[in-house]
Amino acid sequence: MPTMSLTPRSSADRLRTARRQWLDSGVLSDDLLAPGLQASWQRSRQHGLLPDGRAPGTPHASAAQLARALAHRRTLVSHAKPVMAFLNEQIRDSDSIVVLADPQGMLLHALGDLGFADRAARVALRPGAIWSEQWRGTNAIGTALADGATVVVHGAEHYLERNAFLTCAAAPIVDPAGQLLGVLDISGDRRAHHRHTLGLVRSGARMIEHQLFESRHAAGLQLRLHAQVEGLGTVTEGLLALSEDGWITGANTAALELLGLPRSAIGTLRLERVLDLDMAALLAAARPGLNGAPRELRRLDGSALWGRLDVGRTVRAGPSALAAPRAVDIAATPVPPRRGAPVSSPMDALAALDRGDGAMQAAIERARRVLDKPIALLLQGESGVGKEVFARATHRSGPRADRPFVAVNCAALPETLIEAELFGYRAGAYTGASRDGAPGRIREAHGGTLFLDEIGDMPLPMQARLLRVLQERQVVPLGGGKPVDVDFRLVCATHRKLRAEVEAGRFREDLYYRVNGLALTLPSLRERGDLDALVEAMLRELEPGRELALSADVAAAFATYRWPGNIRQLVNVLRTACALLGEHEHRIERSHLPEDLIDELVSSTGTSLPALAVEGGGSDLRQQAERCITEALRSSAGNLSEAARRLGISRNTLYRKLRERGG
Ligand SMILES: Nc1ncnc2c1ncn2[C@@H]1O[C@H](COP(=O)(O)OP(=O)(O)OP(=O)(O)O)[C@@H](O)[C@H]1O
Repeated sequence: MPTMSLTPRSSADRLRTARRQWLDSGVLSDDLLAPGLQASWQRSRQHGLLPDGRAPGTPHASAAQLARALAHRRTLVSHAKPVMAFLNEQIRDSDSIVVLADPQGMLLHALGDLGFADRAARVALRPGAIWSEQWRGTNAIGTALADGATVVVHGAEHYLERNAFLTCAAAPIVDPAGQLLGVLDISGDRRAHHRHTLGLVRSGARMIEHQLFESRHAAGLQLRLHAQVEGLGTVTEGLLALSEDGWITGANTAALELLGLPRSAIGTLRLERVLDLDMAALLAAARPGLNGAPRELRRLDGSALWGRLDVGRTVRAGPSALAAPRAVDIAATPVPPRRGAPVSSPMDALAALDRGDGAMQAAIERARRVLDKPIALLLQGESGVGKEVFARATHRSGPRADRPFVAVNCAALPETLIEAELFGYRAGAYTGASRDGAPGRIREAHGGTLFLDEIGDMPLPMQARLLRVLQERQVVPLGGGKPVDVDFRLVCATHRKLRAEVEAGRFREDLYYRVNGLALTLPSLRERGDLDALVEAMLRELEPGRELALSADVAAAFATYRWPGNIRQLVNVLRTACALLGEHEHRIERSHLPEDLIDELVSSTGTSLPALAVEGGGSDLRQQAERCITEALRSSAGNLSEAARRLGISRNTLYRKLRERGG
């Protein structure tokens, strides 16, 4: 990843002159600032910021928004925290703090020198504040995000004068699939500037990327790379994730740098297009669960580097895996020209949702056709069928993949709040509004995708406002102000029949046509023909490397169950089952299922619990169920409602069970 030197030749004098010129005439002589800094100052001005002014309506996330961002980025945050603590040790007593921000520049976590943290808090260098260039002008976090590069911004290089007491270094953090996840930053008092800080922050970002990679790909095929053999297995190594038929499915920044590859190589290139090796021979020698031996590899230009292939437990055995290559062998096919993110690579997010069901395949195929077109997508389907997951996949597979994906649940907030949340508000626009105002989720989605979940629940007055935004592609914050241009791809979802909502007068017809560029109905789980493959994939994801499976009895019960909660319910059931499995158990039996599901399986299949227990493993389970019922009745002194509650089943079901056993 490139490092941007903003002002290699910057001196206090030159910066002062530049700032004067900038304030007086709004133009800059070329030799005053490094090109990167000049471009960033220009962007800052285009955002309407004045160097000597207070940023207008600088946003600060509400506690709920911060909590949501933390939940959304929990994997990043959990891997970043130990690294941040380590960095904090290195900069102890240096008037500095370590900060983690998300791709929108929202600070997620900060820790460091208490004295400095106080001053930093005064310029809002604290969790919830947003440090994108749009709101704070040139600053290490925002500029690293804008340029996708490691950046130092020192003193008066900051666009806003009130930030000139800071010196900051920031490095982007990228996930194994090449997605920008956030930024790691060290900010301190300008006088405490230390030239090693940039190296420190860059190493910290690499450590986090390494951890993220290991946690995601340990169960699969990983090729470790380093210029020196001793470097293999250290946090400085390059890492590639490979599919069993040789596609590069993941890479860390170090690997991309070692191989001279762009991020777009991930998911679109086979290893043999990068290294001079016989993938088949390499894999044939591999054994699941074993690390390979270091070996010298050659790039296509003949230069050497060291590599080691580690084979995770989920990889099928070597030769047999290779005997069945994927249907398309693209080794001899030229890499398709790429605009933005891959629209049709074999490993993209939409393709990953295809587990073999025809209706899903049709939905994926149709969505793919409009990925790069300004056509609003309307996702319909029962609750829990994966509409949000599908929406995210269209974003990740489309040309806006490296821009924000902003999700708003129209049913989750009261009308007044959702209006502010969506359209933003100016400072003091309404009682309880944050003093600084907020840009609103529509503006946050600028350049990316806006996902409006439960659009069918949007109150009518807001539907009118939304319609205006969609027609004019401009948003006016609550409390007035200048309209701001917005450009986003719209994806909406609803579990209601939107056409029927229109007919009932609860949804505007004109808005219906706007949001319904292409409507796709995702199948309910009971309609899907790929339940087995879905379960298999989910178990692999929940317990990587454990090779879990359903017993024949549970698989049969699952196949006939109605799954009212769809995939959401299935994920929860499997998660519970995994938690109840013993360390050495690999087969999910009825006894590993949550009680209420056993109960529902009984009612939905019309079989009694004892009968199911007999099918499910003999009389043990039946006796156990009988004992549970007796115990619940005893401990609740015969109160049936209380006993049913303790058993986690409905009162009616308990009545029925008692009748069945003649009780
Ligand atoms: N293909 C999938 N593989 C694994 N998990 C999935 C898949 N699709 C959905 N899920 C999981 O199922 C749950 C529900 O998914 P999601 O929120 O996308 O459904 P939804 O249709 O938007 O639901 P609602 O209408 O209630 O908002 C989530 O926990 C999600 O992670």
